[in-house]
Amino acid sequence: MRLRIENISFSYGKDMPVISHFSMEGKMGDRIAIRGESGSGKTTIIRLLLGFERPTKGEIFINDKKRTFVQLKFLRQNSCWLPQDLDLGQGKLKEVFCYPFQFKNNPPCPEEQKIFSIFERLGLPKKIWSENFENLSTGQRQRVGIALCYLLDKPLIFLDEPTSALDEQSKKKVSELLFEDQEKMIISTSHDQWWIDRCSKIIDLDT
Ligand SMILES: Nc1ncnc2c1ncn2[C@@H]1O[C@H](COP(=O)(O)OP(=O)(O)OP(=O)(O)O)[C@@H](O)[C@H]1O
Repeated sequence: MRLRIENISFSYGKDMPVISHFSMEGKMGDRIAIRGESGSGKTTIIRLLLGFERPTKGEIFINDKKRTFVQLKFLRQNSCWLPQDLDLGQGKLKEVFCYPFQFKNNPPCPEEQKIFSIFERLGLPKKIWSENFENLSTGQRQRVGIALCYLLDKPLIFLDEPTSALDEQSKKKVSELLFEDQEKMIISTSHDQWWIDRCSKIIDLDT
């Protein structure tokens, strides 16, 4: 898959543009970090790519075709989006974890053993399976989201500040897991220099 944003601008309502004449490209194997100060529009770029917002100017291309409903459907079917604060609803982790697997075009929910092996790789204790998702720590919820992204096994992964609540040991585990398949395209937003240093392409919104 190839993505190209060409000279787009965007504003929420009649406000000043959040994004102005912005361009970027991504292909399989790219690990992209979009960095910039708080409010610079990092999340907005992901929302534009996923079609939750439409640019006021400029074009987005998916596989060199102008983004239409058909390409957007293809993009969404082949991607996974981990927002900053993942919400899986109320309930114990074991009751809510499989929710994203129920959507059309997603694989079936893996066996518990497989899920636990990924939890182990991410340093998540097995006991969280029986705890309420919303009671987990922010860093645990973040890693549960990473486990979901890994197990959904989509070629394109969008990550919004994936390491914001993690210590260095956990960050290392997360990057080892997510970068294992070097063919995937990862588009992340980040303030975290540790994460940015491990990405292959850096897009700076502040310059
Ligand atoms: N739904 C919305 N309606 C109006 N303004 C919005 C909306 N979402 C974001 N904004 C504004 O757009 C600007 C960019 O927001 P965005 O969330 O993309 O920034 P960001 O770089 O991801 O910030 P952070 O690092 O704090 O997460 C901000 O000024 C924000 O207040």
